[in-house]
Amino acid sequence: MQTPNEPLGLVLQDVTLHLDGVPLLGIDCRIEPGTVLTVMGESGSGKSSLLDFIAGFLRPDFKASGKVMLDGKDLTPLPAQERHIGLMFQTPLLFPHMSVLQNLMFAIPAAIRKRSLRRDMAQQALADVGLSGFGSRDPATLSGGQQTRVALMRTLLAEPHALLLDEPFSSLDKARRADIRALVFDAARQKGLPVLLVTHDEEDADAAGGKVHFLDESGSGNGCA
Ligand SMILES: Nc1ncnc2c1ncn2[C@@H]1O[C@H](COP(=O)(O)OP(=O)(O)OP(=O)(O)O)[C@@H](O)[C@H]1O
Repeated sequence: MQTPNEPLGLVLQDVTLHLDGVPLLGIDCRIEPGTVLTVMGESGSGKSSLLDFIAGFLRPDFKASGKVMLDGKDLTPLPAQERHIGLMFQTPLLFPHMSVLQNLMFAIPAAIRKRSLRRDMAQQALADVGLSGFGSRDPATLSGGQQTRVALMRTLLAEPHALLLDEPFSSLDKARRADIRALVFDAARQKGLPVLLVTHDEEDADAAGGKVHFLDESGSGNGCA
């Protein structure tokens, strides 16, 4: 439950990660609703592991301390499925045994019961990313960039309360990349979602428009003040 004075958005409160007893990173940060925090840093500095921790599935060889709060609620003790966090990785991970449209419809919360409405929402999502007419296709028949677009829409259709994006635009060509990331950031703004974006791409960071947190070799960073 949120109490009146607790801040909205995603709060990483004194989060530290250790891998096999060695400190990996520390971060203390708040991402306000509708804004993006971009995390950049060297390969291996722990960016993806930080997202795993926030989402609730950090590997057991890591030790973590600190809290993840979302809109005033402490998520740290909750299992991943109760955190309502949308995740998007570099690899799209669509369900191979479902059509593209079924993949999208499956993500829509069960509270939306009417099948025709679910179908319309999924069709609209496809249209939004320039893939009208691809609904009946098997995901494996789509190009990598097309799969990415479907996976991004699937993440948004699930009505997450926060978004974690791990290099999600890297398989898209330059022009498409600009369009799709604008679509994602606009959706996050409209819905008031806090977004944590991991990227190596400075154009992504510029387009995100929020703070940038750089992790250095020691795992400490700056940008979250
Ligand atoms: N499956 C794994 N098993 C063991 N160690 C792992 C595994 N995945 C990552 N690590 C280690 O955890 C540390 C952090 O990795 P992580 O993937 O979080 O870094 P990253 O900053 O996201 O890197 P990149 O920018 O290359 O994706 C690294 O030392 C890495 O070797």
